[in-house]
Amino acid sequence: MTPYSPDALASRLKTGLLSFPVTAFAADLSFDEPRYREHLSWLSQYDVAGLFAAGGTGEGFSLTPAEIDSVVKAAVSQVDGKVPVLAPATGGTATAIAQAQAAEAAGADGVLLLPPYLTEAGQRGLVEHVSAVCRSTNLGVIVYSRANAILNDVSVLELVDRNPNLIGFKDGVGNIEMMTRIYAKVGDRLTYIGGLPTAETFALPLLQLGVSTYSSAIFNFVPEFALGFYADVQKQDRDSVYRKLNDFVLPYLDIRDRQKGYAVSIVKAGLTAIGKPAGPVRPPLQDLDSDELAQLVALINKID
Ligand SMILES: O=C([O-])C(=O)C[C@H](O)[C@@H](O)C(=O)[O-]
Repeated sequence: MTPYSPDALASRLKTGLLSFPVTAFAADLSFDEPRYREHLSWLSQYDVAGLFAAGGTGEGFSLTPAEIDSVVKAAVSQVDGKVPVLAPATGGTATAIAQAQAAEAAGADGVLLLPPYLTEAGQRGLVEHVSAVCRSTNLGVIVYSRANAILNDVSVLELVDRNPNLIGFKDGVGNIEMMTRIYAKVGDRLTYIGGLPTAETFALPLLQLGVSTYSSAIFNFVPEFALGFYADVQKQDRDSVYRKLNDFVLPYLDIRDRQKGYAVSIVKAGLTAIGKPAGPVRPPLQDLDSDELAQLVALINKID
């Protein structure tokens, strides 16, 4: 059982960078648990505020519920209480509830509620979906506003009133007016997490909007750079942030933007580049080609 009440988890997550590890796959695309654990063990020397297993970067959308359960259990056991572990809940309401309950049974400390797959939805339906998942678990829940599940300020206010264990809002949209409206209405009742692809890109401006931390996909393969960047953002050291954006993050986006889905594929490529491969991505994603990988290697070597 988690030692974190929803409130304690919310406070803890604000204290540092958030890790979203990739899920390692073998050549036949099965879950490679030993490699996954090895990666988590390597990352455990670096200080983060929370670890989100099988999130977007962890290709949670390509895993079966049984595989998600295995990944979450592996993370909980490998991390061994050093940082809170959050598990995903995805899909339709019944599936998301089953996953939230499985997360609690697996010893996770919180739930990241990702958008339902495929269908579009209105605000009333989204409020009922999020509320049903919150009611189904004692764990703290963070809702990921993105894709087909973008919440507006009125919905977020209703959600916090109805659901004491809704502790966080992860923004995957980057709409300045909407973030301002949400923070103006809800303030510090929620922990706000920047969750746009390659979240470093937006970290400094979003800090001004109440988004105090973010999910770092690049932490997977350049953890020291990612932590240094986070520290610069917290200090609001604009010179250093913009130097690092120019040196690494923006050229990285140039490679990432060559194909849809590369925001995840390039993270696995980054692990290959540093000699700690986590295997291929699963379809519907595709891996970087050899030229793109070579460019990524050269870019990483520049910051080493
Ligand atoms: O679920 C996820 O993996 C994400 O939310 C997004 C990434 O970690 C994103 O913030 C990034 O690419 O830095």
